Amino acid sequence: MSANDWTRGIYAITDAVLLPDDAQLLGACEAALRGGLALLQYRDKSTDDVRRWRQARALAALCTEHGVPLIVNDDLALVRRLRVEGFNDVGLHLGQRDGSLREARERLGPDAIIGATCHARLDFAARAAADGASYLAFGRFFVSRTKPEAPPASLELLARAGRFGLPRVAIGGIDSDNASTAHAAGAELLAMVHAVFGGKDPEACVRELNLCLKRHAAKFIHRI
Ligand SMILES: Cc1ncc(COP(=O)(O)OP(=O)(O)O)c(N)n1
Ligand SMILES: Cc1ncsc1CCOP(=O)(O)O
Ligand SMILES: [Mg+2]
Repeated sequence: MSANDWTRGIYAITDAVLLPDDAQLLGACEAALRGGLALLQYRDKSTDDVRRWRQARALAALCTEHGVPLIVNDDLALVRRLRVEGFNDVGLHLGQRDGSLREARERLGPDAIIGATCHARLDFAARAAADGASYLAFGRFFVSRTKPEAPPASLELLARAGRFGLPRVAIGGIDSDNASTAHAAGAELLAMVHAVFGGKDPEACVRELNLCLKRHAAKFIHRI
């Protein structure tokens, strides 16, 4: 199991356009991990199964070294293959059209991290929670360069989603300017592609984001 607490902090998601080859992908992910990630997601929408397997396995090894769970987007079969190879900390993220969460939970067992996209919908969140989700992802909250067509959500949703008792992920246009706003609204995990992997220095970026969250938490404690 991972050494770190995966339920709060920065959740970086890879992008095949920003990180087009293995060296760039692994270099940027290693830097982001050094900066202090809670979770890393491998998101590659291509159909190149050979590349997906090679990259996912390399990322799983890297994440194991850092004690951070790797989450694979969309692909239950790939997660099962990695877990058979001994990468027991690899989990899955499923959207509304990516197959049955209940079935994924049955296949991966009770300990696997399985996340669910809920967009701006508490009814989706209720069903995902009942089907065994480990975290609930909402958004997009801001303008997203990676997925501008994702349905918008408003931040007040996050407080209402607290009723499910699961970690809430905010996604969509999150960066160092708005991270503390999303965190204050209730998101324990802040998921982002462009803010982490669109710049030159993912390590510094993740460090800065973690500092934002720390500063915000400290302010909150002072107010109590
Ligand atoms: C943490 C997180 N939240 C949401 C998504 C989006 O999932 P989905 O709606 O299935 O869209 P794609 O990412 O598959 O295009 C995510 N991947 N991760
Ligand atoms: C996968 C996904 N789902 C909703 S927004 C989004 C992309 C998030 O990327 P960015 O942090 O660059 O907006
Ligand atoms: Mg998906």
